[in-house]
Amino acid sequence: SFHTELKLRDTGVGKSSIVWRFVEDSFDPNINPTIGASFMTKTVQYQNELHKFLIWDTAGQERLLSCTAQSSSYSLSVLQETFSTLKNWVRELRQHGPPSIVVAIAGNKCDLTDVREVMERDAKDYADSIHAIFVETSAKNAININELFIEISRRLPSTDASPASGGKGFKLRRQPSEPKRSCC
Ligand SMILES: Nc1nc2c(ncn2[C@@H]2O[C@H](COP(=O)(O)OP(=O)(O)OP(=O)(O)O)[C@@H](O)[C@H]2O)c(=O)[nH]1
Repeated sequence: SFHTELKLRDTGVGKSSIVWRFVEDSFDPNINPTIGASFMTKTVQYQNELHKFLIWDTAGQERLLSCTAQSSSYSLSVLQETFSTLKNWVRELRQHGPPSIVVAIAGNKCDLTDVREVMERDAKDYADSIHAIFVETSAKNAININELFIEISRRLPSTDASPASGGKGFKLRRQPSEPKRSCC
């Protein structure tokens, strides 16, 4: 098994609710706005591997991206943004993030069908074009929340496929000998 670090960038469109639903299996319509960052963990079994997600639910700090890039070889970001700003964020992530980063886009609030702003086809086409996972979710109705994280697990390289780790898992943290940077 190995740890998988996710940082969820905030734009006030239901990210905390997704995390809450995933970690606690509950939905709170009066969830408080994220101030700073909250940290949660959840372990997911995918086939015969356990993936422990270390989830940082942040309040949209601009330094997040550089932190993601520095802190791990296989760190992930689940992004949830308005579709128009998502593209800029993904471009930056591809440029500065780890080369093998897994990107997942959650189109949340899919229960609110009558106020839909982005057509599923458009979002899916865009996600395919950047090789990202795309799922429409509803934190409220528990639609596709676990599936989102399972899909991320599925895309992670198998631990057996890592010659450097000897099959014992990936090292996600910098070695102590490397200089520390003040980040996050
Ligand atoms: N109908 C519906 N409402 C949702 C859904 N997900 C979140 N919400 C509501 O949307 C609002 C914002 O949700 P949050 O999870 O706090 O959003 P956030 O992006 O984490 O925002 P901050 O924590 O304030 O940064 C809350 O009132 C939620 O109850 C959903 O899938 N469906």
